[in-house]
Amino acid sequence: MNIGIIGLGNMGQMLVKGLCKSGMISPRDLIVYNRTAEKATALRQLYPFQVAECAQTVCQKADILFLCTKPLDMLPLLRELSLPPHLHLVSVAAGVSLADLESVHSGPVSKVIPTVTSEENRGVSLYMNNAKVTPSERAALLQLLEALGTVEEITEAAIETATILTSSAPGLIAGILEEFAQAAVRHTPELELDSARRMLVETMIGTSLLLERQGLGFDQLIERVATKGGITQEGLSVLGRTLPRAFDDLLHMTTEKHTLLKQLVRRQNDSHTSKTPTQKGESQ
Ligand SMILES: NC(=O)C1=CN([C@@H]2O[C@H](COP(=O)(O)OP(=O)(O)OC[C@H]3O[C@@H](n4cnc5c(N)ncnc54)[C@H](OP(=O)(O)O)[C@@H]3O)[C@@H](O)[C@H]2O)C=CC1
Ligand SMILES: O=C(O)[C@@H]1CCC=N1
Repeated sequence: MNIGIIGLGNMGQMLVKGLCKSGMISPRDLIVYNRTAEKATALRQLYPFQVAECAQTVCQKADILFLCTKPLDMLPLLRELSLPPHLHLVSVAAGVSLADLESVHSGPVSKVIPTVTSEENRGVSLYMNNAKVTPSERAALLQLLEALGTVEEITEAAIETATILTSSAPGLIAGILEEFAQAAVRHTPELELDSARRMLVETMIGTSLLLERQGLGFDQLIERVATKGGITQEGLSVLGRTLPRAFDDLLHMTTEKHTLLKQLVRRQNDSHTSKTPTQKGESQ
């Protein structure tokens, strides 16, 4: 199977590395195109995939196409391309719905929200398919996503919040840890910032291993650490007072951003369909 990738930024590169590292595919199964050719040339030194001379070549040669451009680059690019009707189109863009994708491709369409952690073959990929995706196309997509980590089928109604928990979360967790480290050195200037960061990284990895290998729930882990009447309990009660508001705000603001992005994508679609054929020709 030829796996096409258009766009070799964070997500396109993650797909190349995650899929190749998993051993599920050979780099030669990948056909890749990026607007800036140097990115593909550099990554090809490590993973000798096929490099296409243009996006259209990827569409012609691929059985499944992962489109990894930014949300607002996606529909304009798709409209420039001639997609073979059988091509399984997979978008990774936040804010681009199955309906948006169906407006440019009459064949099988899936939406996947991957995560940067899949570069290490861990993390959650969210996905949904349209009605044109056959059982064998679904199975082929799942096999690829399972090579990248855990897979969750999701609805349009849940995908935005789930995106924050799976796909934004690596960045958010890094942001939380940075704030934690900065607060530690504000509080105790004798502690060096890099040392505080190292302590937190190692502690986060150890915490993840306890949760995973021992199957501990968050509440069980808390019980093991927070001695009754002890120090951690004080910290937890501060979190209980301050974090619900912070996370409510975070989810509110990220939902607003999703809504704005969806409006902009829809507006791109509306302005395209309202143009006369002559105007369309002029704008190309
Ligand atoms: N980053 C993340 O963790 C996640 C991102 N996503 C989604 O993934 C998508 C990509 O994000 P990310 O990888 O971070 O973005 P990047 O900006 O890192 O990558 C986008 C890539 O698309 C390329 N590109 C743009 N236009 C074209 C074109 N016409 N033809 C070929 N290549 C093109 C760019 O090329 P050039 O090198 O020339 O700039 C760039 O390499 C977004 O839609 C985002 O919503 C989803 C989940 C997680
Ligand atoms: O921040 C973003 O827009 C992308 C989508 C989810 C994770 N990164």
